[in-house]
Amino acid sequence: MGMDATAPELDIKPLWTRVSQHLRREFGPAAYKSWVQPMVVTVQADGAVSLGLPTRFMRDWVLTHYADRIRDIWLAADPLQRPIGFDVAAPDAAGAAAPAGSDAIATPDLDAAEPTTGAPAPAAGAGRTGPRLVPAAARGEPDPTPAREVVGAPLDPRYTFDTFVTGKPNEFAYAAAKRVAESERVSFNPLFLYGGVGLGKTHLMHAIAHHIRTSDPNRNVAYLSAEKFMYSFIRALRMHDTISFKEQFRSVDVLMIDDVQFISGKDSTQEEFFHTFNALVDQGRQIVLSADKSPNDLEEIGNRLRSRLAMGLVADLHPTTYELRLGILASKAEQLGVEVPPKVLEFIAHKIVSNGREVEGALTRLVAHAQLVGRPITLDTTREVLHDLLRAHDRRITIEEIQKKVAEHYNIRIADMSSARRSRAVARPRQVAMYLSKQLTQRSLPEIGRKFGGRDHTTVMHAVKKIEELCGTDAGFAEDVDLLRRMLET
Ligand SMILES: Nc1ncnc2c1ncn2[C@@H]1O[C@H](COP(=O)(O)OP(=O)(O)OP(=O)(O)O)[C@@H](O)[C@H]1O
Repeated sequence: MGMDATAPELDIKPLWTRVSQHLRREFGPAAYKSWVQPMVVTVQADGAVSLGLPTRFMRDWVLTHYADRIRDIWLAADPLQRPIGFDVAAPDAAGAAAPAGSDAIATPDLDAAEPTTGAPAPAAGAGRTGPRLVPAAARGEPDPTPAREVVGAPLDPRYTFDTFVTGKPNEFAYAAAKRVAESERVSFNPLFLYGGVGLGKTHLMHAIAHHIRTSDPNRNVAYLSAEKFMYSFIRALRMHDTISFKEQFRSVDVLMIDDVQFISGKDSTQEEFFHTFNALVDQGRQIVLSADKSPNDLEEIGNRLRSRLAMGLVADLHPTTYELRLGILASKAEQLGVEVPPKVLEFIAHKIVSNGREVEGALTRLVAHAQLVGRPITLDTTREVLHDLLRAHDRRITIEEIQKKVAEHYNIRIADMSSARRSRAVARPRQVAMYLSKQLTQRSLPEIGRKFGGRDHTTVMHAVKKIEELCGTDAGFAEDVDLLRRMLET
């Protein structure tokens, strides 16, 4: 996704416009509007470029989620290769974040000129493994919906109690979720569901919401991701409309927030969440939350909020067992309406030992392959179609091994896999290592990010996309990556 090869542009304004267009295409209109458009660009005396954001919170968010990509795109476009930094610039009287007295350039409002056809915003949970059948919005991820409509976030129709397979690892969480969904009175407040990636938290949350909406359509159920809650809150702050933001959340009967770990460390959102939470509890409304960790293990959550989160019922989803995986596979095969030989289901459940999402991804791939090539599903075709997944499980390649091999191959220091250095000579091999980690291990994007110096999952996602793109356009590069993969797999 390189920049167009037009005449070099030295003037910062048209250059920034081009970069902005690229960013909007890549991040999608919602993320562009929330995070890029508020930026004001200034060139410093030493030639460096500063991107100013109106608040520290926004600057920090952009730094962790978008800075790497913005830098890459900027450097690909700027013939002078000026370094860019991210700063806080107090808003001026016109509402733009321009430092007084400088030649500040505002970021264009591309929505005024272009229809909103951009790709969806990179978001929590994006980059899940396996074919993605659920639209982003259905998972409560950020989309261009205005804050006021958050309360009606759509649910995935497949995620009901009926389709949730229970077993030892999840029977407690399931029973608690059912109790909350079926009681007319508030049961445990909040119900806090937690567990590792792909173990069915979102599925259970949607099931609760479906059940309540069907059994009592008068009850107002708000289901959204914590990231979306945050987006809406920041947007309301920007629009000076926090009152209706508060009203909207405080008028719900059941508030359900998925992936609350996203709120940790975001002080102002945490504070707002805490107030909303208290107001709802005081009014006797039900709250259901999910996270990847227990309240006690959520880092950077204030003590007040932590104890509030833990005061209801905390139920965890444990890693899957063979029996549970087999049950999930059988249920998904039935939903897909395909006959899969029991031997094949057993084989997958035995070989793919991670989570519900992984086994589902494997099955979907298998079924899609069988339908496309018109061949029956057998053990042999399964081995063939899933060879990469199976190999990753057999060999258990570690991220450390990948980092070492890639660093050797490109002749850089292993330490640079985790360092903050951003020069291309280091950044590209790091992206290759992230890409191979995604391909060859069962690690989630956040887990991979952590192994690369605590980077965010969106950085890993961008790396994966970038390397896929480069492999598609540059045969030499693709060969290189393939060689590395083969070296690691043998
Ligand atoms: N017990 C189960 N029964 C049926 N399907 C399941 C079960 N556990 C997981 N799945 C399926 O696995 C996939 C991933 O589950 P889900 O999105 O709910 O995981 P999650 O815990 O929310 O993960 P994340 O932390 O990544 O958001 C979904 O398609 C879901 O239907």
